[in-house]
Amino acid sequence: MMNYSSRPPEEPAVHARDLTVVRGPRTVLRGLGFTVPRGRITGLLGPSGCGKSTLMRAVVGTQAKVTGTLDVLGRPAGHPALRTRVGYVTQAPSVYNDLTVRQNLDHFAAILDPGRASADRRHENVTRAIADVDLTPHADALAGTLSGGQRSRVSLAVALLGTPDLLVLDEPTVGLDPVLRRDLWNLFHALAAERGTTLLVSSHVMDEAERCHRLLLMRAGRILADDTPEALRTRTGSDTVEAAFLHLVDEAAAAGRTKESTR
Ligand SMILES: Nc1ncnc2c1ncn2[C@@H]1O[C@H](COP(=O)(O)OP(=O)(O)OP(=O)(O)O)[C@@H](O)[C@H]1O
Repeated sequence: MMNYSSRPPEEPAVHARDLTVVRGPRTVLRGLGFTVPRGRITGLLGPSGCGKSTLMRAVVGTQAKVTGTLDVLGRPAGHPALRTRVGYVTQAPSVYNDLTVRQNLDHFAAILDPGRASADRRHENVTRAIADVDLTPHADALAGTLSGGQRSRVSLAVALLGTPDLLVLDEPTVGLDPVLRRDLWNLFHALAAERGTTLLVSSHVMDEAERCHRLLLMRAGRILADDTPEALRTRTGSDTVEAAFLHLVDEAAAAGRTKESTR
């Protein structure tokens, strides 16, 4: 039997080859190949509808009709052993409005780590997760009375409860003011640097790309680029990742036209 724990540390957190996903009548992801390095922040960027959420759902194992290879932390995506090792925050905050922040966290902590014997550890984990997302002053407030941004941070705290090795965050900064956005990005960097957490973070705001160690740029179900922000800017002769993205889009469109005209 393969011993996953003895694998070299440089093995990527996520490895995809020829990854294809069909949703309804449409092929939403087409033959993608990419890796997500461990302990780094990888940004998944692209316009609305390009397939970011679908890719994330495939990585966490909740997406149907996935073909090709998709390995996560050395196991096939969705493997039961990954349940406590992968944290996932969707775009819709999943919190109970009629419970306080702490009660929400207590509830999920009891599912993750049940039993009386773990009560002290659960309490510590809940207190830490609330502090991680800067909600300590609101720990006893009903979730229903919080702002949208605060509620999404409760969801993030739930994902942090199990100290996951891989954190998959679907547009975590949507609707947040600039100060909260900066604070969240600081938290992401602290998680990567201090806990070695791998983060896969989607966004359609290109200035957030500059805050990532690596980028997967997507368009229409395909990966346009898999590189560092700096390498992308240099390769395309652009000042910003946004300009680099537009350059790559134009390049792909021109290549598509050439293919058509030589048929
Ligand atoms: N159940 C479904 N049946 C058919 N097509 C779907 C279904 N769900 C999503 N799609 C299509 O799949 C494509 C990718 O959707 P996805 O939600 O992954 O995009 P996204 O990049 O995350 O978009 P956004 O940034 O707006 O959240 C879209 O074009 C969408 O219309």
